[in-house]
Amino acid sequence: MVSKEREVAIEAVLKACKVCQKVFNTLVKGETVIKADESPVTIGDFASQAIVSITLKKYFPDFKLVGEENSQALKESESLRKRVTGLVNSTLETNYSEEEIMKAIDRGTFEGGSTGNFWVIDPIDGTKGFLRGGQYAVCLGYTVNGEVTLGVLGCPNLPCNDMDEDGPKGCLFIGEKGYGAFQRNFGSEEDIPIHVSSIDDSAKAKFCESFEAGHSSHKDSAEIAKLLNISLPPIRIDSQCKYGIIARGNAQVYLRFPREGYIENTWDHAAGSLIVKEAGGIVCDMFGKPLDFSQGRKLSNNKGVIATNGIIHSQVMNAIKSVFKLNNVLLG
Ligand SMILES: Nc1ncnc2c1ncn2[C@@H]1O[C@H](COP(=O)(O)O)[C@@H](OP(=O)(O)O)[C@H]1O
Ligand SMILES: [Mg+2]
Repeated sequence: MVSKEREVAIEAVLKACKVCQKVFNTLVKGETVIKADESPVTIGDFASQAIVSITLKKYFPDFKLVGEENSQALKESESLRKRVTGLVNSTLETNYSEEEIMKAIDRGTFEGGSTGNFWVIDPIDGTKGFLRGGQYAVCLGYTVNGEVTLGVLGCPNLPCNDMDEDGPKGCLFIGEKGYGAFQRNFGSEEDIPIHVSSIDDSAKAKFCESFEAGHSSHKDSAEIAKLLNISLPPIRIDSQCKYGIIARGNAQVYLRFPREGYIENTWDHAAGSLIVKEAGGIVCDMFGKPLDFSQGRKLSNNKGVIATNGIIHSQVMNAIKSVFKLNNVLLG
């Protein structure tokens, strides 16, 4: 059974990916002088969130949305407002006013929580990767009573086949609670079932982590990898594409150890974590607690994120425990 939410989420994410690619091709590549408040990523973020919001509204007029962006910067800058409005209209072939675009973006100010149904959008996750021409993702989740039940990731720059940089790029990952996980390549209508890797020997495993050392301690993950006898170098890529590559078996472990005090945003993990779970993997925080999406806009009950293929999960958690004990971090 395919839910209406799933088809709408796919439509919204594909259209948002289209605007992100347009922004990259015309602005990141083409623009040499960029005003600080009008960076391509800012323009892309707003246009992507507006497109997702407009698409959701078309099918679910009363939808609620937890989104990364709000329209404040557009209210303050006429030229930013004009550029975002122009981009949205040219991508959707519509004629929305600036006010309608800002209203669509501001649907994303919902606080989330533990009751009711709402969507969660990260319009461009991996903004740094986007600007580098590397990996980024449009990430849309759907939450029912504090639990993610649907996740769609749009990954325009991710190789479709394994990590083959020379082959076709651009794919969606789709996960729906109880129905498994799938990959759909851009331009195709076929949903290919995906599953986590069956590797059971941690020495043969590959792990992935943030490209940005500021987002996750590369030092701690290197120590953990050493304890697990992982010899292959880490796959360092931006965004929730990491969840996608765990879900389809290109890597077995995703480690995320942010600096002390950092609390993750729900939109950075909602869609991806469900896709890994539906592909047969396990996702939790560094203490082994499930990610708790019922706490509003932040994962305030969690610290760090670990995703594995499930089979080597306890080995990974044991290695994490011993490394953080060695480093005198209090484990719960
Ligand atoms: N100090 C920090 N520690 C952990 N994550 C951070 C961070 N600063 C920003 N982030 C989040 O990390 C996300 C990118 O994740 P990754 O490192 O896996 O690519 C960013 O999403 P955006 O790019 O949407 O802002 C941002 O929300
Ligand atoms: Mg993000």
